[in-house]
Amino acid sequence: MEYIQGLEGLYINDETAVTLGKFDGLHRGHQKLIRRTRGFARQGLKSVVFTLDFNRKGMLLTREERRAMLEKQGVDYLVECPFLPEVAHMEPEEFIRGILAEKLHAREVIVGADFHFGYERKGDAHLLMELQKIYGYEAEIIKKETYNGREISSTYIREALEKGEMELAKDLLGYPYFVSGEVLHGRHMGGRLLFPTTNLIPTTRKLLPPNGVYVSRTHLEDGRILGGMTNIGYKPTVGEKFRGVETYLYDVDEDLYGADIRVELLHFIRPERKFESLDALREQMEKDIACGKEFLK
Ligand SMILES: Cc1cc2nc3c(=O)[nH]c(=O)nc-3n(C[C@H](O)[C@H](O)[C@H](O)COP(=O)(O)O)c2cc1C
Ligand SMILES: Nc1ncnc2c1ncn2[C@@H]1O[C@H](COP(=O)(O)OP(=O)(O)OP(=O)(O)O)[C@@H](O)[C@H]1O
Repeated sequence: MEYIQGLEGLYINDETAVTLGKFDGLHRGHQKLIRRTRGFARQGLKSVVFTLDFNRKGMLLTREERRAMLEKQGVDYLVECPFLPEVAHMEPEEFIRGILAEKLHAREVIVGADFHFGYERKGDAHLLMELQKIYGYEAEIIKKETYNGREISSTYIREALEKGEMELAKDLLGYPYFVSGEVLHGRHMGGRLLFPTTNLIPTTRKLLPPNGVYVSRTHLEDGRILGGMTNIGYKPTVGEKFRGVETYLYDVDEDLYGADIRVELLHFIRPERKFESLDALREQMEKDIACGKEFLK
């Protein structure tokens, strides 16, 4: 997969099928568009995922995570377009002509029914249909994927995660919500006094569910998948300055510092608490660990 940042160097010397949107989360609705876009490979078109990126907090996927997922799915080009004033102020037809037609050689344009673009969000699926003959592409408008009678959207998933509803988030995403990164050193108290854990410190832009303890499943680089219990938060008993994602893994006893791991958060168990002593915390962690084992069975 080739990825292109911004509009400056943007030029694709192939005929393409392009899908447009914010694409935070790559949820089941997004997947439908991407599958369709990739399907045009049969007609000799390269697939392009064109994302409009807002610099916001509460992202479901970091850039790296999204890139890795799209790469795996066999997308040919990922264009990450920051939502700058020159993009926000572009007249919709200018976007279609200048970008879709001239820079991307779009022959197919695939969007969801509610997609809006260009100055004052004046561009929509209807306009894409109207101008398709003039600019030499075919527009395909995809019906929105729903769940429980509500349209799936990044907003819906953020709401689920903010309530710790990991099962709902998984159903909307089509995969369990996860945090990924390099295992860092903690204070090394865990191994000596409590339980050994892997520590991740995600970017503050990544949305985390409420602080607390979760049943999790961790993917290691070598393909192993291990059950575990994850604590998200500031560890108030020992008092930490950053919000970490810390996992006790079942059935493993090895040094994982420096490893790249992906921790899937499956089920909320309880909120994080401040304990009066490490002994009291250890006792609670023992219960958590037993409870998680039962859940994973
Ligand atoms: C399953 C689990 C539950 C935890 N629950 C809490 C908690 O409720 N309160 C808290 O202060 N720390 C909690 N922790 C974090 C511990 O305080 C942490 O493992 C310990 O301080 C070791 O940190 P270190 O890796 O930086 O040495 C939990 C950790 C795990 C793995
Ligand atoms: N549930 C869905 N089914 C089909 N297509 C969708 C669905 N949700 C979004 N799309 C389409 O996928 C593209 C990217 O969507 P986008 O990320 O911009 O919106 P969203 O997922 O609805 O998020 P938000 O809640 O931020 O609006 C757009 O073309 C959009 O219309």
